[in-house]
Amino acid sequence: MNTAFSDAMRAFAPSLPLAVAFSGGADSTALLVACAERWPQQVRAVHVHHGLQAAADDFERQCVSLCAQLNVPLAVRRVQARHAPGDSPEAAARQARYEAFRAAVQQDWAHDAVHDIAIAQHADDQAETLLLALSRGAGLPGLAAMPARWVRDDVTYHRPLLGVPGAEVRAWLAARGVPWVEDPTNADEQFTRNRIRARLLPALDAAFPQFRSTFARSAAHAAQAQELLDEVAAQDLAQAGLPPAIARVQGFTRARQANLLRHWLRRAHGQQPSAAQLQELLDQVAACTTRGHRLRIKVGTGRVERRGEVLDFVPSGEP
Ligand SMILES: Nc1ncnc2c1ncn2[C@@H]1O[C@H](COP(=O)(O)OP(=O)(O)OP(=O)(O)O)[C@@H](O)[C@H]1O
Repeated sequence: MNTAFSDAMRAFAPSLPLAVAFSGGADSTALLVACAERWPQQVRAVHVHHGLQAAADDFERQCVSLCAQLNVPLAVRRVQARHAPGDSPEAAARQARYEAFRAAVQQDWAHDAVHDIAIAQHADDQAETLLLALSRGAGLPGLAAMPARWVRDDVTYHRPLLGVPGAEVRAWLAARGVPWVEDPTNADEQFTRNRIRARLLPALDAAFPQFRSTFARSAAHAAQAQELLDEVAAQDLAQAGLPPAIARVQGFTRARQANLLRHWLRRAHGQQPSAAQLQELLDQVAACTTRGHRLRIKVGTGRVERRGEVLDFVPSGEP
């Protein structure tokens, strides 16, 4: 019974002390309880109070109460995530959450040497992420879905439950009799992710009972292919120069140019060109064969221009 959850926890080997990102919901409650049982005195919890919804205070109360019961030190971080027009509120909240995690590690536990944080996404979340990516026409980085482990700002993040079906996480928790708070927005089918969870996952379960592990395999293939593309892009960019020389870029095949330019814009300027912008940029690079040829194209939050022999990214608002 519940072997997937217990097996995943047994296989989890973070550095200690470990912090758990604790929302008060079922998944992170299960993860926190399991970690606190396994590594007594070595676990911390961080809760981000979003102030986005009326229920935020209930979440915080629940976190304070469970951590007191488990004898786990809790850091509560308050954020007010404002999203720029056109950006999704969930993306802004996620960004604010990671900044809060970093602040907890660097400020609340500065003397505690916490370098690892575990978050509680499971196999259903992974399948939803992949379906969400498909629904948006994502490329390989989106299809790679969520990694089980990654490093950001000197913090190592872990998702130890990524292979465990959501129902097994809840069943493990229910068997312990530990309470959790249900996020009221999870039932709101205005959000695509919630529609996927409520309508698609049950249909997939009925048609392809193994979909969680086969989807995860596809995501892993995509992640591996993307790693390779990043390596190739880094080599090609080193050859093209920074900023990239137009003539050198033209020396690559169109697919490699696309890979190189996407990489340059993302890594050097934090920009994600749309598919249409990238095609336009590639067309203009191909047409750029005379000294006087001008190149100017909107990309992300700015534009790419020709400056002499090289491509230049100019943020919006700059002449
Ligand atoms: N407000 C928060 N404070 C701290 N950690 C959070 C918060 N919200 C989410 N997390 C972490 O990020 C993970 C994914 O968040 P998401 O909102 O997608 O999860 P969820 O399915 O609602 O999970 P849970 O049941 O644990 O809330 C959570 O499992 C938790 O580890």
